[in-house]
Amino acid sequence: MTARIIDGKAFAANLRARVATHAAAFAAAAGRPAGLAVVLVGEDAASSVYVRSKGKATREAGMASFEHRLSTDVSQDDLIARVEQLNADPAVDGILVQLPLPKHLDSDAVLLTIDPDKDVDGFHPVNAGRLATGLPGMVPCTPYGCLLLLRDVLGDLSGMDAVVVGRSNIVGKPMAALLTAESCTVTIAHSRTRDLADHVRRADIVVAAVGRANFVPGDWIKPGATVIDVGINRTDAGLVGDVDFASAKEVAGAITPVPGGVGPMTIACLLRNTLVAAYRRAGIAFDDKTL
Ligand SMILES: NC(=O)C1=CN([C@@H]2O[C@H](COP(=O)(O)OP(=O)(O)OC[C@H]3O[C@@H](n4cnc5c(N)ncnc54)[C@H](OP(=O)(O)O)[C@@H]3O)[C@@H](O)[C@H]2O)C=CC1
Ligand SMILES: Nc1nc(=O)c2c([nH]1)NC[C@@H]1CN(c3ccc(C(=O)N[C@@H](CCC(=O)O)C(=O)O)cc3)C=[N+]21
Repeated sequence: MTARIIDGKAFAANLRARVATHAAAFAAAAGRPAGLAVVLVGEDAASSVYVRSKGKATREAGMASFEHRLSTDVSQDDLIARVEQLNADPAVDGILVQLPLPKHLDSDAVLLTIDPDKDVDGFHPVNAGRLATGLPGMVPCTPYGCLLLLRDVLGDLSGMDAVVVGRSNIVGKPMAALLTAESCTVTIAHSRTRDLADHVRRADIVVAAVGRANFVPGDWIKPGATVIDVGINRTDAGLVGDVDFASAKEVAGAITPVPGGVGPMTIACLLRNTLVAAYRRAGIAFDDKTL
């Protein structure tokens, strides 16, 4: 059996087009476009590429993009002052501080400064708490993008066994919270997990967010399972995921490729969250379940 390859790039393009339609309606109703501010500290090449492509995608969706590039040696106080300025700016609906930050900066303190209602990454503890308790908030883009792909492939997820490998605050934990809310039975695995292969072998849904190239081999995958590969690893062989794609695609029912899987969904969901934030801030009704 050869797996269905989940086309995240095409799904993301479709989502972006739908966001653009709603963004035009928002601009007409509110008298201004929705706006996303991205703060980049330093000159990291990979981060620079992400920030540029986020800006381009934002403008293509009919939203305003505000790029704030700060020098590598910016002080904690100056970075926090910049975030506070964006909190107060009525043209800014969403604020994203590109991670990781240089080592001398305290990213937890910076994330705590972002107004939770403008926190389009969903990284603020208030939004993590809202997600954990089922209140409306901002859901982290990467896990939400994974959920949209899973719903597209599987429909109703209730009762399914899911394993999330990785427990970071930005991917693993919110992914597990979303799958729990979908009534999956969720196992969260991490570096101290015993018998990881056995856990993965029981799963109908596997989400890999480990940060190690080709870490999950095909012989851990239950035949027919749906595999979502969040990993982005730069190797001599190019960009690869956390799942060994060549062996896993022979057993899985469906699998995301890297590139072209989860990555494009992250950016599309960032635009989606910016639009949702804009509608909420403007006090205009919008059914965010349609996106
Ligand atoms: N496609 C996209 O849009 C995005 C992709 N990414 C990519 O996803 C991957 C994960 O990112 P992120 O969550 O931030 O990474 P982190 O490094 O923050 O977390 C990695 C997790 O994997 C666990 N882990 C590490 N080694 C093992 C092991 N041997 N066995 C089991 N678990 C292990 C860690 O466990 P422990 O907690 O015990 O240390 C940790 O919970 C990276 O490749 C990153 O580049 C990230 C964000 C967006
Ligand atoms: N505050 C913050 N929010 C983030 O969401 C955030 C961040 N910081 N720091 C870095 C990670 C990583 N991330 C990715 C986004 C898109 C792709 C993506 O589009 N990837 C393409 C390939 C891109 C390429 O070729 O390099 C793909 O998988 O097809 C990947 C990774 C967002 N992150």
